[in-house]
Amino acid sequence: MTAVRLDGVATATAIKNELTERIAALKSRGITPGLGTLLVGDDPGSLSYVAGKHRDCAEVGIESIRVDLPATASEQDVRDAIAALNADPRVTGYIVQLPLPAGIDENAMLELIDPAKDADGLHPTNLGRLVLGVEGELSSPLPCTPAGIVELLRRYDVPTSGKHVTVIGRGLTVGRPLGLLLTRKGIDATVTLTHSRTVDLAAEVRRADIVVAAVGVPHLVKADWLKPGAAVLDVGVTRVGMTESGKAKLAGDVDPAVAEVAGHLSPNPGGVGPMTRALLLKNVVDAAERL
Ligand SMILES: Nc1nc2c(c(=O)[nH]1)N[C@@H](CN(C=O)c1ccc(C(=O)N[C@@H](CCC(=O)O)C(=O)O)cc1)CN2
Repeated sequence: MTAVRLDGVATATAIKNELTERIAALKSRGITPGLGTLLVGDDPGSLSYVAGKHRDCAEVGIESIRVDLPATASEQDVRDAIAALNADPRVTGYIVQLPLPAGIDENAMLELIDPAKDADGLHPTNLGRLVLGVEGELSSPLPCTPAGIVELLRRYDVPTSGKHVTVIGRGLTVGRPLGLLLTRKGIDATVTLTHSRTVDLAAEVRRADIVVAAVGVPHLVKADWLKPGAAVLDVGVTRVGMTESGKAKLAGDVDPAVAEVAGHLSPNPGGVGPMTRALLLKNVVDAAERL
């Protein structure tokens, strides 16, 4: 078997095309959506992700406002930058790029974001609405990677209802909210959320119809762990060196041999990452439409 490729680049392009019409409609009402980003420090991955978010905004006609603080910034500097983004009328939605440098309390910073401007769906009010099951197209933003994963499955007609999903990793941006989203009415998956203390990870993966690997361990998920035909979403990424041309060499969480056993497989790069960025744009447009 050679798995069907879950093409995140093509799907993200389709979503961006859909958004341009909504952005034009907003502008005709005098509303220009604007995404703010707050980056603290110089982590190469975060620098590249933030740069990508600004490129995406330019592509679809969303204004973008970039705030960068040095790695030496204090927690008070970060609080001040968040307060300024909350007050900036050009910013209709914004994100605080994670992870923040050691010593800055991430949860405390996320709580300072105005929930109406939370483009990542990571403010406790918006995560709370996910727990409560508040639904509807414009209800509240969903975290971008979980929403991107569900959208990728939906657009490739991979069924979720009654299916068993094993999620590897319980992080804030992927695993934890994804478990909640997949068990929503209408998606209706049964979810096993695994983590570093899970006793027999291979066995948990083997019973899954859909596997989501979001742990940051290169090539952790092996072909012989899989139920033949399972859909596999490779989310985690590790920088494992440099190419001769000076570009970062990336490794996903899924062994390439999985393509011979899986029914569907998202490439990494080119799978869930571009979907994360596209769903961020959607959150920004949704927030501007709520104004
Ligand atoms: N505030 C947030 N911080 C972080 C989030 C998040 O959703 N909100 N998620 C990740 C990083 N992330 C978004 O910020 C992200 C990761 C990957 C990609 C992406 O497009 N990846 C490309 C490869 C890019 C490369 O060459 O490095 C791909 O998969 O094709 C976009 C965004 C942690 N922090």
